[in-house]
This record gives sequence, C-alpha cells and structure tokens, in this order.
Amino acid sequence: MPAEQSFDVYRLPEEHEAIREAVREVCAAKVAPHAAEADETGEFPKASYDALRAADFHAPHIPVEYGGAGADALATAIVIEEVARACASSSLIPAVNKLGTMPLILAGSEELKRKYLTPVAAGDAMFSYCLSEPEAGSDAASMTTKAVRDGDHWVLNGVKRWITNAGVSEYYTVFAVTDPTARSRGISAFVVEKADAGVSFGAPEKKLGIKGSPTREVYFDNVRIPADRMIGAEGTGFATAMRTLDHTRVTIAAQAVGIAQGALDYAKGYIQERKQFGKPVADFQGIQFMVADMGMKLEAARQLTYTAAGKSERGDADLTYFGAAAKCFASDAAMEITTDAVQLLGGYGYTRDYPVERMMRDAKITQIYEGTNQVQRIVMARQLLKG
Ligand SMILES: CCCCCCCC(=O)SCCNC(=O)CCNC(=O)[C@H](O)C(C)(C)COP(=O)(O)OP(=O)(O)OC[C@H]1O[C@@H](n2cnc3c(N)ncnc32)[C@H](O)[C@@H]1OP(=O)(O)O
Repeated sequence: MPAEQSFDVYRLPEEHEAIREAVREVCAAKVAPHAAEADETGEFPKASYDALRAADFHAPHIPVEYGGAGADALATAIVIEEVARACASSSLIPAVNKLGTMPLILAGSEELKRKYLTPVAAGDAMFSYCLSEPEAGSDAASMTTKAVRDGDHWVLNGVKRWITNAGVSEYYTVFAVTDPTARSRGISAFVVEKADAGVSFGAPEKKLGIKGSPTREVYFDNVRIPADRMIGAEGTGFATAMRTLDHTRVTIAAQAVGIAQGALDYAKGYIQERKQFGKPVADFQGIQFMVADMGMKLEAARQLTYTAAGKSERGDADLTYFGAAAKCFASDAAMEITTDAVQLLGGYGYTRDYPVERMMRDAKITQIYEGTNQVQRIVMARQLLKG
C-alpha cells in the first residue's frame, strides 16, 4: 500500500468527524446552557430535547426507511458522547430512544416497526425500555410481570422499576413472563403505549445524578393490548433484551466518554488559570501527571468504545464481549477522571458553582445502569471462557 494511503488506516471517517462538529455546535449553543439548571431543578430538559429534535440528533439511529437519520452505531455513539459532554441528562434522550426501540429493530414485525419507529424518528414520541423490577435487577430473568393471553389480546400485570423517561415517553418495550415454567425462555417482549388503559407511573426517583432524566416506576394494571404488539415470537423476549443490551451498552460507554471529556476539558482550563505559589497550578508536575493520566484513560476508553460501536454496526459475533468491555472500562474511567477533575479544582470543585461535581455525580450511574460493572465482568468472563 502506498505510504500516503497508510495514514488513512484506523481513524474516524471524515463524515463521523463532521457529525461530531455538528453535534458539538448544537450542544454548545442549546444544551450546555441548560445543564446546571436541569441538575438543579430535576426537570426534564425540554429545551435540549427541542434542540436535538430540530437537528435530528434525538434518535439518530432510526433507519432512513422509517423516516430516521439512519446514523450507524459509531455515529450514534458520537452523538451521545457529544451530548453527554455538555449535559449527561440530555444524552439519555438519544440513548434511551435507542434502548427502547432496539428490540423492535432487532426482532419486530414490519408493521410494528413502521407504526412505532416513524413517530420516534419524527420527534413526536420517545421510547422507554422496561426490563428491571423491584426484585429483578441484575437477575433480569427472575422478573414477575406477567402477560396472559386472552383471545386476540394479552393482558399485562406487574411493576417495572428504574425506567428512564417514564411518563415522558409515549411508548414502552415491556418484557413479561408468558410461561412461568420456562424462566428466560418464558419471557416475551411487547410494545405498550402510555395511553393504554391501566398504565400509570410512580413518583420520580430522587437520584444522585442524571437528575434531569426522569426515572420512575411503571405500573401495569390489567393492561389489555392487541396480540400483534408482541415483539418477535413468544418466549424470545429475554434473548431480545440481552441482544439489545449488547448494542446499547456501547451507548453507555459513549456517554461515559462524553462526561469524562467534559470534566477533563473544564479541569484543563481551570488549572491553567488558577495561580498558587506564584504560578498556574498546571505548571506543577504533580498536577501534570494527573492530567496526563486522565487524558490517557479517556482515550483508551474512547478507542474501545468506537471499536465496540463498529462491532455493533456490523453485528459481529464478539459484540457481547466488546459491548460489556467498553461499558465497563469507559464507565470506570469516567468515574476516575471526573473524581480527579473535582480534585484538580480543589474546594471549588466540590461546590455547585463549578460543573465538575455534577459530572462526577452523573458519571456514577454509568457504572450501574444497563447492567452493573460486576454483571459486565460476568458477561465478559462467560464469553472468554466459553468452549
Ligand atoms: C436510577 C437510574 C436509572 C437506572 C436505569 C436502569 C436501566 C437499565 O439499566 S435496564 C437494564 C439493566 N439490567 C441488566 O443489564 C441486566 C443484567 N443482567 C444480565 O445481563 C443477565 O441477566 C446475565 C448476564 C446476568 C445473565 O443472566 P442469566 O439468567 O444467567 O441468563 P443466561 O443463562 O446467560 O441466558 C439465558 C438465555 O438468554 C440467552 N442470552 C443471554 N445473553 C444473550 C445475548 N447477549 N444475546 C443473545 N442471547 C443471550 C442465552 O443464550 C440463554 O438462552 P437459552 O436458554 O436459549 O440457552
């Protein structure tokens, strides 16, 4: 291969860099200014949603045939990363729209896809994902929400917990037991609408971070839905849930990378301004070593995330491993980097007058949701050790 061509190996395509620039511009103007307020008030950042929707970044992964932007998994990760760099709560908008719709994209009928993906692409509806329950978190297959067949309908009863955008989303992918004797093979997936009779929501959770992203319980009280709202075949719901997470754990990794980048960017500016002992604190080698470690961990996390995104886009056989590895590594890195950013700002970093304590609180959830990092290690080890 000619020498000049070899420089094109292993770097982002130009169109992906262009997407990053476009998202960054929208976020600087219309998302970042509301980040502190969303954190302070705990209110859904409607201004961010409107700005993302206007630029088609609210659900960029939806395929073109359903009216979406048709962004590939890497482009979607970059959108989420850049929104998270400005406001982690707002990054849950494109991330959860992908999480909620991925079961449909992977396993739904053409009719269901057309009916439900199109309004999400248009920005007229959002989609949430209902897997966890009060007693079924890491052990997702132990869920007890039931769906019982009644003629041409299914009737759902149960409670889902930790549901992002609950109450704001119009649509919900709900996993429910259709055969209690078959554990994971007795779980099926359904589309439920907020407007369906018997659907209601709990009080907003009082959280440490991502405060602008609503997290509530969802209650199903004799919710009667048409049988054609089942996603895929009966009994395939758990596998669909896991396949979905293989793809969307990459988006959590991207969110973690974005939060960490936001914290590093802020801390870099601060230490060059802040003077102690007669010079900027950035001139001290102890501080320089901290910044170097932060940058190094961040770039390693980003590279693993983008590699996993490529595998998500292609549907590679080792996506399960890479999705878990990227989510686990990037979220641990984000926690370390944001904590160090607070340290670099000293007492100021510990106050709400500066954004890094928010970023540190926001980073914490990335080690927990879409499977704790302990679950990610179970997933990775099983993949590494399988025959
Ligand atoms: C406060 C802030 C808000 C918080 C918001 C939180 C929102 C969320 O995070 S939603 C999701 C959170 N939950 C999770 O991530 C769940 C974590 N748990 C898991 O991932 C799984 O339960 C896990 C990995 C522990 C494995 O569970 P386990 O019960 O041992 O299942 P396992 O025996 O491996 O698999 C069962 C079946 O599923 C299939 N399966 C498992 N993984 C996959 C996969 N990746 N792809 C396809 N099929 C799969 C298996 O092949 C098996 O099928 P079969 O019975 O036909 O052989």
